Amino acid sequence: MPSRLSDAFREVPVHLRNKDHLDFESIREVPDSHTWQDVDDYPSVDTAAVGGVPVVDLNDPNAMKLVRHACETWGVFQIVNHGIPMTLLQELEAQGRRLFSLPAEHKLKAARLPDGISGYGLARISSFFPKLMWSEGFTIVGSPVEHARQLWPDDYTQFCDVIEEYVKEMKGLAGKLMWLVLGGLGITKPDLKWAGPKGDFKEASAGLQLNSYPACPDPNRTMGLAAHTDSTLLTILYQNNTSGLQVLKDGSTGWITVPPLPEALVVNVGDLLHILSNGKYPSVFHRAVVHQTRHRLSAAYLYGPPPNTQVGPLEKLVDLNNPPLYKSVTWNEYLETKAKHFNKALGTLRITSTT
Ligand SMILES: C=C1C[C@]23C[C@@]1(O)CC[C@H]2[C@@]12CCC[C@@](C)(C(=O)O1)[C@H]2[C@@H]3C(=O)O
Ligand SMILES: O=C(O)CCC(=O)C(=O)O
Ligand SMILES: [Fe+2]
Repeated sequence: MPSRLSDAFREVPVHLRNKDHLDFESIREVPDSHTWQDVDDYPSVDTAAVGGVPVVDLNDPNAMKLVRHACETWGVFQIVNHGIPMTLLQELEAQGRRLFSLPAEHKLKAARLPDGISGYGLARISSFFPKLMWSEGFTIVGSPVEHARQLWPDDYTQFCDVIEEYVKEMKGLAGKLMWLVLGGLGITKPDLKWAGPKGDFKEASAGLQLNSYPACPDPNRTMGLAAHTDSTLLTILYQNNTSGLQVLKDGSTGWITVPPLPEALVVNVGDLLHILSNGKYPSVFHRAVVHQTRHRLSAAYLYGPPPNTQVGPLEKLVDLNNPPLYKSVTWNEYLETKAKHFNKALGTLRITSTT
């Protein structure tokens, strides 16, 4: 019988006593609650046939062109020479391991509240699926201190220091990436007021999602994180050396693995960039599958516009021949739409042509 957390809930507030939190460490077989029928909804694609997800060297003088091409055709690419120190990536991974290896009942002390954003919990998209996913997550929006204190009352600063440094570095990188991505569309600093007077996206909003995918006795019958697009402008993903991230390329027939490359980061186009680009850049469908013997960790830096900023198709990209395809929306409004309609959220903002 798979072991569940029943005894551990004694210390946990009533609203957090969720029997769906599996103790992945001790489980030896996939329970029915986590058994998926349709993992192979599309076949896996041999990357040799499609060329694989593009890798862009940010020091390449042609980086902008390469990024544009990657955004138009894939909605995802990997970057190298991004300037994020390897030591910081390793420290982030170490803190992720430290967090997820805590006993299950201990992690639940920092559980995300039912109407909260930050904290430990199941994938929030779980409610859209009949079966649960083989993963745990920890979401950080704003300061990590409160939740870190719940996890490590006497030693929460090392976690917070690493997160703070990582988020600072990611913010700088995301700003640079935004100009590469927008530059490819012919957009310059005066075209985007909300990038701020210096064009440094100082007021941008962001979150960090740490994901843990424990080794799974039957990886072909369960799902790490089900297929979705991110609601962001951009997502910058660090994955450890275990593969699992897969993407659907527009027009391709199946799941394509994004191989972990040492020192590379993955960049996804999110739904808000799809809207901003008036549909020129697709937001990429992606999912995470799990491994039989290896524990996979990832960290998604979720980057969006400043609070209350309306994001709609950029004026420069709209004319009589190119009417706006989407209504404008703030990130918060879009997150609410996403929480209701999930993968149909973009469609609800689509402007239908009357001609
Ligand atoms: C800012 C956010 C984007 C996100 C919802 C959230 O409030 C925090 C977690 C993010 C995440 C990470 C995993 C996939 C995803 C779809 C989810 O369920 O939670 C994204 C959300 C998103 O991009 O819509
Ligand atoms: O773990 C991964 O590779 C994907 C994570 C992801 O898609 C997310 O956090 O939004
Ligand atoms: Fe994602």
